[in-house]
Amino acid sequence: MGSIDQPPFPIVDFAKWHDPQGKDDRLSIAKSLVDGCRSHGSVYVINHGVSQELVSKAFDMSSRFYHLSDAVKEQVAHPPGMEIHRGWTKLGGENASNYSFDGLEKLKQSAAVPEKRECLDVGSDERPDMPNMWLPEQTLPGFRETIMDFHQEARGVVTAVLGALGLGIGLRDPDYFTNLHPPIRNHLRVLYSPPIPAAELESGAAKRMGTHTDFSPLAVIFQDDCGGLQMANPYKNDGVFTDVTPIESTCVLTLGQPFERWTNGFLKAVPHRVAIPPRADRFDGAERMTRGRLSLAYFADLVPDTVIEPLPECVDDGHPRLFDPVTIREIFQNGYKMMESRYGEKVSSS
Ligand SMILES: O=C(O)CCC(=O)C(=O)O
Ligand SMILES: [Fe+2]
Repeated sequence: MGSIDQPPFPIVDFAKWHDPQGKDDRLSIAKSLVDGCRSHGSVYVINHGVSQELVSKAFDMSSRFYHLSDAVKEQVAHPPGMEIHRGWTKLGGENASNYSFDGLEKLKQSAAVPEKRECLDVGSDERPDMPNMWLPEQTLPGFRETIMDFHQEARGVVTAVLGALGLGIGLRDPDYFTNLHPPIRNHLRVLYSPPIPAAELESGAAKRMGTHTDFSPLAVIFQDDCGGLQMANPYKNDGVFTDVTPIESTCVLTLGQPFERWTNGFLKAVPHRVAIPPRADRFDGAERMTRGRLSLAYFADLVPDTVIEPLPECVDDGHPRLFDPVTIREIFQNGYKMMESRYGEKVSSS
């Protein structure tokens, strides 16, 4: 675990966000959030409101799920295509790469490297149009309840962060982002990269998650203590990735493409990937296996027809409009199309 004293990204404390007397506190939280995103591309959030007990339980249950046989997990397999974005995607079944600092050829090459990870997509239980897929309760007692408890609790984190972003940017209606994101659209990805021969990752024959920026506006990522998540500072554009070292009791933000459009480039989508973890997690000796890694990535999403365009507060003579209006549906569809034409395989949702 990383140290809270020397974090690689700023840590923003949300403890006082919910204090009814805390108007000044809210403003200072919002400012630290926006300043941190602008200086480093992302921040950790502490006192985010999800109890550590629930986070641990969700990791424990997720680990049990992923240790079931593929034949069992097949019962909740993600249907082909993206119409129903729920269920389990097997090892190597999707590819998140959509970004490269070194041009299209490098992107194609890295996209051709299989992602050795599995995923379970879970949404709100109030979405009859997109029902969740669950194993019979007796197969994994308590799994559904724990994952849905986590889904429910994580709602508060994205709601608070969306509110703080609106306030920190100085929107006339600071609740604009919060009100635009219906919580029933929130989406949890339970991600697992199993142990793998270290040499496979070191040689580049396999990867965990390719470099990408998210299509969804915002995600909060809870990671176990393995490590490997890295981010590049989008304001520097130098291709340097920094380890997002796991720090206990925190989650970390990723701002996606819509935030760059809304804020006319004031905030930026952060390029990130899951790379080979630090040496300690690759193990020496004959086995040379890299430890498995679990993460819980929780996304705030929008109704597909939502139009995204630079907000008036972010456009003036010094900051001319950089983006045309586009719906979130188009952001996803154009992203998938671009990726599928390059790789011809199922791509990641985020
Ligand atoms: O597993 C992680 O830490 C990153 C997940 C992620 O970036 C995504 O699902 O878009
Ligand atoms: Fe992502």
